[in-house]
Amino acid sequence: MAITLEQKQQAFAELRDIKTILATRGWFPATSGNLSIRVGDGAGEELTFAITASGKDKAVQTPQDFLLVDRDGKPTEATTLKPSAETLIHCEIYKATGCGAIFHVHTVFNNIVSELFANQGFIPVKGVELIKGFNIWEEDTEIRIPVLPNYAEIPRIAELVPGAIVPRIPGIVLRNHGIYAWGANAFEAKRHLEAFEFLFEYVYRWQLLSNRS
Ligand SMILES: CSC[C@@H](O)[C@@H](O)C(=O)COP(=O)(O)O
Ligand SMILES: [Zn+2]
Repeated sequence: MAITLEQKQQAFAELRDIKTILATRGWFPATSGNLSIRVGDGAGEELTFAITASGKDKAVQTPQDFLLVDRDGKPTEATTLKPSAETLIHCEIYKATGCGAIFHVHTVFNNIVSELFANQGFIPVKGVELIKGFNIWEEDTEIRIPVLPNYAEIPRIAELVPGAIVPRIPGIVLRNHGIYAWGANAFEAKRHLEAFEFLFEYVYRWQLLSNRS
C-alpha cells in the first residue's frame, strides 16, 4: 500500500521531536548520528522508513531534514536530499528485527567502552537494574551487547548486522563509532537508547574504579 501524506508527515514530526530531545543531550556532535522510523505497516518488499538526511546538523530543525526510503535504502520520492550514509545498516536492522524505529548516536562513553571490549566482540554488563529497560527481569544476569568492526565501507558493516543481532538485546555497537538502538516504536527505541547509554557510562566508570591503585 502506498504511503499517505499524513503517514509521512506523522513520521517526520516524530523524528523531529526525538531529534530535538536527543540533541539537548549533546548526542549529535559534529553532524553525527541518524534516526529512522518505519512508515506504514509494510514488511518485506513493502518496507518504507523515514530517515534523517545525510550530513545535516541534527541539532538544528529545517524543512529539509528527513526523507522516505525503501527496503534498499533508496529514496521513494524525487528529492535533492541524500539519505544517511548509514541507511543500509538501518535497512538490515528493520529486515532482521521487524522493529519500528532505530536511533544511532555517537557518544564518548559508547566509543570508549566499545574499544575496551572490541576484541571479545561484546560488551558485558552484569547485575545492573537498568537492563530492565530491555525487559530483561532476571536477577543478577549478564547481558552481552554486540560490537562490530567499524569498516569504512558501510555495505561491509551492513552485511554483518543480521548475524550479530542478539534477540533480546535491542542494539549493536560499532567499534569506536556509536550505538544503533531500536524498538517497536519511537518510545521504545528511545528507552532502549537511554538504557544503553546509562550502561555504557556505568561500565566506563566501573572500569576506572576497578583499575585504581
Ligand atoms: C560526521 S561524523 C559521523 C558520520 O560519519 C556518521 O557516522 C554519522 O553518524 C552521520 O552520518 P549521516 O550521513 O549524516 O547520517
Ligand atoms: Zn555514525
